[in-house]
Amino acid sequence: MAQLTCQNLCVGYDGKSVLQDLNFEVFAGDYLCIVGENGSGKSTLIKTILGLQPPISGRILTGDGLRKNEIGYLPQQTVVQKDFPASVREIVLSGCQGHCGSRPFYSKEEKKLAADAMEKMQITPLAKRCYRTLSGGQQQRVLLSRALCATQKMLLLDEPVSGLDPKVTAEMYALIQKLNYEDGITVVMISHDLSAALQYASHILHIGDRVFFGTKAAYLNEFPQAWQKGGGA
Ligand SMILES: Nc1ncnc2c1ncn2[C@@H]1O[C@H](COP(=O)(O)OP(=O)(O)OP(=O)(O)O)[C@@H](O)[C@H]1O
Repeated sequence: MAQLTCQNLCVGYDGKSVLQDLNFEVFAGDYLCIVGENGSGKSTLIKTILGLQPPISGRILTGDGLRKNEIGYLPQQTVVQKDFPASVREIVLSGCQGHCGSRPFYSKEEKKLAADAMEKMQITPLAKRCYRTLSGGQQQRVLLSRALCATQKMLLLDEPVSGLDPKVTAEMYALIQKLNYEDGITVVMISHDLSAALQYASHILHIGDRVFFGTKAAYLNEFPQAWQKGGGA
């Protein structure tokens, strides 16, 4: 059974659709990359899956033990977020808010969850630092730790490497791959980087004038030119 199923899904704003008739399934352990032109609706799709906005029509189902509040989300960074005046630890802990409800403090278990997530992302020494004083790569690790507090099952990542230099980008991809391989966390990632998508993903959802969903091999079969575009061998 799939963890996430989108059936005849149509997403958009104020009743006007941006993307129509999407059908795809994500299974435990998959690494799905969502690729497509600027403005094609990738972020809108992710926000709709997370329930941050309603679908225009169609259905989004979760299964295989995944509940909607167990999806970790790393949003696209905004200038405001970059300047957020809080400590690393506070930001990571805020990822636990999905399970602490209206309780105004964090439990021992939640503090442990945050400590483990920081350890995994190798940012434990930064715990007391102010978020806005960190480099772009360090900030992304903090946000990934925060997303990890919300889930052990599925991460939705909206362009997690945007604005990072090549070395830091490679490190970020390696961390995400490790979460997928070693911890079995399902990854759904929006990416502008087709070459990385083709390197790491198990499945591709290509949105735009033509929609494609399938395995990476099927994608390369259908769009053989993608390999060249992506810089592959
Ligand atoms: N809050 C909003 N209200 C109305 N229209 C919006 C809103 N946010 C985005 N749009 C429009 O929806 C369309 C899809 O935007 P979206 O951000 O989902 O695309 P994207 O594929 O993620 O783009 P990018 O690759 O540039 O991040 C665009 O035409 C955009 O102008």
